Amino acid sequence: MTGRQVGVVGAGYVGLTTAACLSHLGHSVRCVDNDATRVARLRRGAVDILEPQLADLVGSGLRDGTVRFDTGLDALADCDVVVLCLPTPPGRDGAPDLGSVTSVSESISHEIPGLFALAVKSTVPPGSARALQDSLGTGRIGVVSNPEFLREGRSVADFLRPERIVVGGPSGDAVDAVASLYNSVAAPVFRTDWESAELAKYACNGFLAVKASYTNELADLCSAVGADVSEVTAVMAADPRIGGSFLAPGPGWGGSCLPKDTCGLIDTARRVGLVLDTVQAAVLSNTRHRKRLVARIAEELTGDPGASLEGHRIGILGLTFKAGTGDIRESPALAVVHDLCVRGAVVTAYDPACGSQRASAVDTDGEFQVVDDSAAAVKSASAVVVLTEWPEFRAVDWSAAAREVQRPLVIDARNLLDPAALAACGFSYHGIGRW
Ligand SMILES: NC(=O)C1=CN([C@@H]2O[C@H](COP(=O)(O)OP(=O)(O)OC[C@H]3O[C@@H](n4cnc5c(N)ncnc54)[C@H](O)[C@@H]3O)[C@@H](O)[C@H]2O)C=CC1
Ligand SMILES: O=C(O)[C@H]1O[C@H](OP(=O)(O)OP(=O)(O)OC[C@H]2O[C@@H](n3ccc(=O)[nH]c3=O)[C@H](O)[C@@H]2O)[C@H](O)[C@@H](O)[C@@H]1O
Repeated sequence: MTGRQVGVVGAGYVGLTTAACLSHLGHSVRCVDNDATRVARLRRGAVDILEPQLADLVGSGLRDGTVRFDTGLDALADCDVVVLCLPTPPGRDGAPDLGSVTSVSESISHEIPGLFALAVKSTVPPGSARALQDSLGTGRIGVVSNPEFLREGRSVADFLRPERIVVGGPSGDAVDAVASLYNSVAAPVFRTDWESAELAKYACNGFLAVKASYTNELADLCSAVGADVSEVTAVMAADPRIGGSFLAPGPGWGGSCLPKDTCGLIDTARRVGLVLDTVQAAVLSNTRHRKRLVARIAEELTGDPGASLEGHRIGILGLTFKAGTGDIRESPALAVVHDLCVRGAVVTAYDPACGSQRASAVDTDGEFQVVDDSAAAVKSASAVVVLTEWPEFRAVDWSAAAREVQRPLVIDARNLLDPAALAACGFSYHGIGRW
């Protein structure tokens, strides 16, 4: 396969993965980001995000000269395809802010004379690619919707071995050019119109949110009727129509995309006079579920779900929105910690990816303390709460922890730990949907 000259704009989770993987697939990649510090570090091969294999791919791309990092869009002058991996943060009314996508597209159209395909990998509402094409004119540049489905914590594996590739748009040549980037990837390619490609992305994240909310509601119901959620979900997962993923209860779903994209999906419907009841319910359910968890913690500590937590020290294990990533954006763990602090608890937290020497710095705004190991987090705690499913929490010396805590109480919002082992160490253990 002959590699293309590809530009990637944005060097975050999606952009850096895209740049590194496309160079690995044989393309010559110029990656541009307006964060000069990030670019300077990337030029030295320093990857600040926690993603398996990513630093290795960036390193080999730099050594082979197949990936280069710059701050200015002029670096993309020789590219015929540019992939936009820019942020689309939530704006007013739940609609994402497309400001950087539109302004960068406008600049690119002026600065790159040979460009003929502009791929939008950022998650955008249906109609965005069409609007972009209208603003660029129907001349040489074809806008292609190319949504990304990778998961954080396994971005490289997902990019190189995706379940599907989606390329949407009316321009045959531009769509062909974008599809050709993935010629050596074994995955079904869906060629669609713009709106279908854009909505397919929202539809997937919306469905996952609905499934996760349903699972969390079931977990609470299991507790109330004396069922075990892991037994219930095992039965569900045996049905291929349901599938086994997204059946693990937790403190609520979060991250930089599911919360943002469910709001974007709801807003998309609202603009055309429709109401997505299921997705709205999933969002509401997610907040309620988190509040129930906080109430549950208060009840275990005081006997009263609505009680103040003044005078209680709570040790938190896990701050990222899920294990395997350093990302704390929209983390349910942070929301739970905030609610506990608002009730007056003193919170000390440990996360393997967050802290002074780790991937992600948490701005606690003075509300709580982040420490560098689990022993420091649980010391003198009247409750230990597990909020992220990091496997290393299973390996905590729970016997030693039992001697350090003020009260041996563990609330495991991820059902990560072994209840019998915790009980053997003297802890009163409460999982989610199984006590
Ligand atoms: N994080 C994820 O797992 C996934 C994200 N997406 C979507 O991909 C898009 C990007 O998401 P992330 O990579 O997570 O964002 P991110 O925040 O990690 O990275 C965005 C990058 O763009 C850079 N940037 C911002 N404005 C710029 C500009 N005007 N010019 C050049 N660079 C600029 C930032 O400095 C940053 O490095 C979003 O639309 C998101 O919804 C899609 C699938 C997965
Ligand atoms: O658009 C995006 O950014 C991406 O969003 C999600 O990926 P990601 O945000 O990395 O996280 P997930 O693994 O989907 O988890 C999302 C949240 O759901 C929670 N979750 C997930 C699964 C589960 O069984 N239970 C559960 O509580 C996680 O803890 C996490 O808080 C999607 O899975 C990706 O396909 C998509 O590309």
